[in-house]
Amino acid sequence: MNSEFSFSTSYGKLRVPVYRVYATPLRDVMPIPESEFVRRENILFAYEIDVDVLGENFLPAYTHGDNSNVVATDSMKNFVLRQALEFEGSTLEEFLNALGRRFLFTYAQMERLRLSARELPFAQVIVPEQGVGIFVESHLLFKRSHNDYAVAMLSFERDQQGAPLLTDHRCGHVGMELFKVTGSSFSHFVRDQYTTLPERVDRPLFIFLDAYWKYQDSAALLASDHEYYVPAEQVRDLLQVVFHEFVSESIQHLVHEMGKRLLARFPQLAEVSFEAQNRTRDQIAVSSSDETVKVYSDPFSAYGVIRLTVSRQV
Ligand SMILES: O=c1[nH]c(=O)c2[nH]c(=O)[nH]c2[nH]1
Repeated sequence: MNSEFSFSTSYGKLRVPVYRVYATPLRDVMPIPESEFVRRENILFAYEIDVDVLGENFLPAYTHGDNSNVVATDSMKNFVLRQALEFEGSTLEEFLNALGRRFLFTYAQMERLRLSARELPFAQVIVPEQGVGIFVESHLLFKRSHNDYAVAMLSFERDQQGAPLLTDHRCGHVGMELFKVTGSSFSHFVRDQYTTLPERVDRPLFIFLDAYWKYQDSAALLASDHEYYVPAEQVRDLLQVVFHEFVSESIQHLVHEMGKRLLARFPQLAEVSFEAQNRTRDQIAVSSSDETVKVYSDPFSAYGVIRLTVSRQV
């Protein structure tokens, strides 16, 4: 090893696409008042997986060209795909947990591991049922949806006996783009020679929103009865309902309200966090006969960003 330098490295495979058909359905999740979501059929279980191996014992590959502790990233890709066939659970986090443990069992060369994933969302196509006028969701045909999607990250290391240990997790739902036409304000902010923004007691608020959450105990996240599992669909629906109902003074005010509602609804969560972008459009014209009728257009291309983490007091 070269003593002149210190090193920090990781390597792995990014964006391994996995399309597993007929995974075990997710059933028996607890309903919440803000959402219709109670089950996910998992007919098409589609995710993109990132594998990141961390540690020191593959440093000789960098320093001396010695690959003897290097698991080829091509093999990692094959491993992920094979495990997807074996997988018996029904959530993304259960899949990452099974995958992480199996990687560390299989490869003594891996000290630590971080697995991340993004949902590849597909929607069931609506088709007519036998008979007239009744439409149902197809159980065969799905269309790719370029909508918001679930994400997850699980980190593993080894305990003193070398057995895999889950050390960190983060769940999320990202890429929401929500436009509320009335019922939001932004006023009484600092005014000085740089201020051009008018005070608005009612503005059309368009936000891009990413939300993340952590459980108090990862056992609740991974329990096979899913009694305390928090589905990303319920989080998405709850955030939408808060935005619909709450007349905010700012995006800061809105994400705080969302955080409070999420922690109240899901006592099993320890922390929720948000990244919201302000994508509000500029008002161009107002109808002279009906002042609720307005036209907006794209604003200056820079946008505001508002971040918040809300943690439960311990
Ligand atoms: O909700 C908002 N928060 C801000 O901090 C801000 N700043 C701004 O120009 N518009 C807005 N809107």
